[in-house]
Amino acid sequence: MNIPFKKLHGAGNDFIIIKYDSYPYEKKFNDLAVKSCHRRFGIGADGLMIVAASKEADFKMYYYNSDGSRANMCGNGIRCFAKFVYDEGLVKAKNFTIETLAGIKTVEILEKNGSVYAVSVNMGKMTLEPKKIPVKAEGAKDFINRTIKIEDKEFLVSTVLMGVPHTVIFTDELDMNIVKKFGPIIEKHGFFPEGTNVNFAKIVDEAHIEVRTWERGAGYTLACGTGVTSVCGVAHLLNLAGDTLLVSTEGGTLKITVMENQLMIMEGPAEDICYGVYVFNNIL
Ligand SMILES: N[C@@H](CCC[C@H](N)C(=O)O)C(=O)O
Repeated sequence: MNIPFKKLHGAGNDFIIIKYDSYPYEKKFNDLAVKSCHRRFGIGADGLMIVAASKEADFKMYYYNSDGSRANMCGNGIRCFAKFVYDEGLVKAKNFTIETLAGIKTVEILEKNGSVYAVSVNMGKMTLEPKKIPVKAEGAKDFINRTIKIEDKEFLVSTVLMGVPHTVIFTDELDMNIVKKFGPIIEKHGFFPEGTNVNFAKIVDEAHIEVRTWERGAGYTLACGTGVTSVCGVAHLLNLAGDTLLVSTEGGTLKITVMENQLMIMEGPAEDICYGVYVFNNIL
């Protein structure tokens, strides 16, 4: 089957985007994600998004990780999704809404000299309630500053829901050996019945944080939008950082603003990589 696609990235977090009409088989989207995201046998990407019609918003976004699991939300992905629908002429306005499994998000296209240079997204509020995240924390009102022991190492973790579950670990030094060794172990730790994304964060100063994320369902990625937003939310909550933050990831910089009402606004890049036709066969 021949499926037209575009590939975009947001700070190095890369995505394949297709229209629902090109492949209207919802039950098989996870299979399509596994195969098309494969970096040897497919196009290669961290995730797959499908653009569909919505009854409640201007568009509906389906998001799948490269391992085929569906996720409620993707911060870098939604910016790429917004640029895609705008560039394709599917929407004329620069402000519009996108339905996700984490609710309806409002996006704004930021354009200079006729081309999109960034997208701003109202990410909503972070949720601390253990049941909603979900995280096992009997009777507790949150899962902030808890200790997880793995082998001989202890991690001080805070877990929140920013559309998807995120665990934040502040550290003085970002060590990729630690990220890649303990990220996958914490992702599947018994505390988290649906798994968790894992963010290691170094506070540079109150306006600047560096983050490395191990993503649930995709492994280490060059940036994670919901992850960066969660890190800023937790840093703000613990009085470790201010309201306006620049966050460096390996793939680029995102700007996060924590509003007075605790809503979080994320601004960051969305860039085209290529477009073409994916020749989808079912052999991997
Ligand atoms: N890359 C994303 C998050 C994608 C979903 C995540 N891996 C999950 O399963 O929770 C982002 O930019 O937010």
